[in-house]
Amino acid sequence: MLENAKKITVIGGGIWGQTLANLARLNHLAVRVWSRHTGEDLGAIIADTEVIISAVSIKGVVPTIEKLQQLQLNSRIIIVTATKGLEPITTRTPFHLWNQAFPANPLVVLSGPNLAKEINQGLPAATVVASYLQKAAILLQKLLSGESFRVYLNSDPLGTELGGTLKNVMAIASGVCDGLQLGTNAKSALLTRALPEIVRVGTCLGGCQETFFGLSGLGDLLATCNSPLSRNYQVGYQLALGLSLPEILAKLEGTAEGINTTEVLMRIAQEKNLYVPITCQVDRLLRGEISPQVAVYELMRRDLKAEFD
Ligand SMILES: NC(=O)c1ccc[n+]([C@@H]2O[C@H](COP(=O)([O-])OP(=O)(O)OC[C@H]3O[C@@H](n4cnc5c(N)ncnc54)[C@H](OP(=O)(O)O)[C@@H]3O)[C@@H](O)[C@H]2O)c1
Ligand SMILES: O=P(O)(O)OC[C@H](O)CO
Repeated sequence: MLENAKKITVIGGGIWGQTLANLARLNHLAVRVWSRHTGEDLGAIIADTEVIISAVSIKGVVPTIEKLQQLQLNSRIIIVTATKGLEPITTRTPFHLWNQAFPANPLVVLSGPNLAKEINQGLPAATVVASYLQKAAILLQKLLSGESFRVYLNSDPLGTELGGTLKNVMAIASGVCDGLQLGTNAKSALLTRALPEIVRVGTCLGGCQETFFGLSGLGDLLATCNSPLSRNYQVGYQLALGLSLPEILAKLEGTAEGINTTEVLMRIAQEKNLYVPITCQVDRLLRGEISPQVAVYELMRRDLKAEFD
């Protein structure tokens, strides 16, 4: 057994929480999944746990933190955050929120090109665990790695987290691109221009530039923007087909974090004076202010500029 069979608690019984729990079980680890709906006593579950993996969507992060604060968490417990979103009130990332709430606990970010349905089929995938405490990241790497899941280390938790968060906005744009059947040239241009937009925001918010060219940045951008399995991509695709956002959300399986992220990111961009042209059009589209065709027109008709500036 690995690492003396560390006991792991996954908080969040959504598809990503279940997938991470299954990966740990493949390594014969003792894993419990806690969800709001099971009625189980979280305090009893975490009493002997050594690792907590939070796989809730962004709207669950603050409630989860508050619940754990009431339980007076042991400071030896490693906390892993796997959420890809921005908290709407504070505009902070989950890493910031967890760090602020539990400064004494080792904190690890897990993020990468990880479409849960593919991982559940046993298809090969890679991810990143990032922490300022290398020892904690190495432990997570050992606990989750397997023959179909390759885990890389990174020392930039913020950049790792922001790559996974910011690409969701681009996945909506990419779904629109495919839904409108704009072709391979348009898609390549969109994804290539999406990356510097992500880097611009991500570095301003504290991520290292290099991280955005790795698995949790470019890697996740490619996965999410090219897969109909992505909920964010599905939102964009169906908007392009003429469905309204409420119609899409009524049938969507799970959370499309990019919708909230777009709104929060626009506020951050305005406050920090960041140039985010793709995000801006996604935001107007999600608000119902413009059609998908106008969003494309607006992007194409901007002032001409140098490629790198
Ligand atoms: N699906 C993927 O392929 C994938 C891959 C990598 C990362 N992620 C990220 O992981 C996160 C979860 O994704 P998912 O696909 O598992 O989403 P999901 O299937 O929609 O599940 C949402 C999860 O969030 C929890 N939650 C929502 N509101 C909450 C609240 N107010 N209080 C407490 N918990 C709350 C739910 O808890 P309950 O179980 O208690 O209902 C559920 O576990 C997202 O940030 C997503 O971007 C997803
Ligand atoms: O289904 P999505 O759009 O939340 O994407 C899932 C993962 O973030 C892909 O890495």
